[in-house]
Amino acid sequence: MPRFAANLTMMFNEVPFLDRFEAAAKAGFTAVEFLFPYDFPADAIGERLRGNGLTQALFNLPPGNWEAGEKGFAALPDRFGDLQDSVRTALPYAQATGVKRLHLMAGIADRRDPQAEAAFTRSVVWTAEFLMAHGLDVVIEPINPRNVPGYFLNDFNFARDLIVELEIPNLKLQFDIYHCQIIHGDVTMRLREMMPIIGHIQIASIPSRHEPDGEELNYPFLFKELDRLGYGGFVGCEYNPRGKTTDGLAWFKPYAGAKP
Ligand SMILES: O=C(O)C(=O)[C@@H](O)CO
Ligand SMILES: [Mg+2]
Repeated sequence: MPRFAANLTMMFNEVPFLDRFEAAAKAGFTAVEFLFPYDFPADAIGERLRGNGLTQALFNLPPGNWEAGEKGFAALPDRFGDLQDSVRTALPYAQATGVKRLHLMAGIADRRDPQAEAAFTRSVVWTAEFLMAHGLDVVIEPINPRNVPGYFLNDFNFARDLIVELEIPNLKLQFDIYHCQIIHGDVTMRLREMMPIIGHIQIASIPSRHEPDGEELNYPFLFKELDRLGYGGFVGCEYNPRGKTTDGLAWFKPYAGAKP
């Protein structure tokens, strides 16, 4: 049975961020993820996790000025220093939460630009090697160009080839099924092929990015497929609830309280 992580950036927005941990636990989640914890003290987040018996599945490294449109630095040749600073900023949050993987965002850059590609490779290698010493994995996530126009990492095959070529044991793929369906389709075959390098999975309905309970994909089939493939990681619920979060959790009822 997949182990679902509530995404606290998108779900349980009915209450302030630090109260979403309790709301997720009450709804039956045993794990959470979110985009960024950096507006809050690391210890406050650690306390909410422990107080509610939750595991932190994932969060992102600092992306730069999100409101101004920055989406990370990894592929930006002149931002390597910012990238290094962002990894050091995240470290105390990783230690306070006990998370085992961090998402390294690529940034807005042209994937056909050899300098951007070289910068991305350099950043991925540096980050993976730095975090390996702290027992952490790094995940990279292809994102569809409709949601984030101009995002460097917009192709699952490119991400797979880089991970396979670099052979760094703590470098893995963040397989967001929502993005995969929009970019390529053929989700099941890609899950089967890429399973050995997948470090985290995320879900949402397509095309509306709501609860995984209808529209373009048959999620109950995909959840069984993840079990069949022996996936032991987390499945992040990175969706915008259609209404009140708890009103949209009928899909989750069979899985509530799942332990690894
Ligand atoms: O947009 C997504 O999909 C994510 O997983 C985010 O972490 C990146 O914005
Ligand atoms: Mg995602």
